[in-house]
Amino acid sequence: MYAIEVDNVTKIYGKGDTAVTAISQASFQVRPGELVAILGPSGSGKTTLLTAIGLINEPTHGRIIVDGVTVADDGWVPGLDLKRIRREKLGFIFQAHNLIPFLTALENVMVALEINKFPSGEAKGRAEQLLKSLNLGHRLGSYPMALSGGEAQRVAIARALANKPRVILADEPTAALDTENGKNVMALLKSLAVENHSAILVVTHDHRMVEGFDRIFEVRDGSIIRETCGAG
Ligand SMILES: Nc1ncnc2c1ncn2[C@@H]1O[C@H](COP(=O)(O)OP(=O)(O)OP(=O)(O)O)[C@@H](O)[C@H]1O
Repeated sequence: MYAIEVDNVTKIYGKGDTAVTAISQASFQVRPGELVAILGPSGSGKTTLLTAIGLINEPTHGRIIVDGVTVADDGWVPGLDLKRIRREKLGFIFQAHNLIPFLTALENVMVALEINKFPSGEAKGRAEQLLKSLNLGHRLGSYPMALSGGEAQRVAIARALANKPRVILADEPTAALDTENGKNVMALLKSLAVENHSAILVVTHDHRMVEGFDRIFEVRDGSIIRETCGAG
């Protein structure tokens, strides 16, 4: 079974004269354990595609299946609890890591677990273990302001992973990082895909990072124009 199936998906913003086709008949699949890039210039539709798969941005046409659940079929499938599916199956990593500034690294990860009704006695241990596995054991009590860009991004990754999502969606996760930290984050994503058997879809226009991916989809003007295999 695929982790993500995108079948003939189109997204049109607005109506009539002002309508913008952001995605045009895109189709692809991602298997569990694969690390896949969506590469393209600004305005090509990458974020629109990612947020449609992330159940945040309703596609106009076509089908999206996430971990076996058909979530969109010419619009959201009626009767689904999208928030719950998002919480249970998806993890998000963004360029602006969106850590909560008045919570420590540990608390930022615990919040994600508690939202998912993880018993609070166990949330702390799990959050600690995750942060330690990302080499942040010495930063548990640090506030986001005191973290380097690479450290903050790893806290954000720990938070996205907290619930062991089947699918991880990342929007420009390396753009704000220097080359070395960017490479570390890519290596981390790669090992997560393999070890957790998660499907990881990364939007990027960072050509420095493409060699780490299993496959790369190039997007122009809302269409996938090419698929290549990376060296990942
Ligand atoms: N809410 C919206 N309303 C109308 N048009 C939109 C909206 N969001 C995006 N668009 C348009 O859809 C197209 C694709 O935008 P999108 O943000 O998906 O591209 P992108 O490849 O992610 O760009 P970037 O790399 O700059 O983030 C662009 O023409 C954009 O102007």
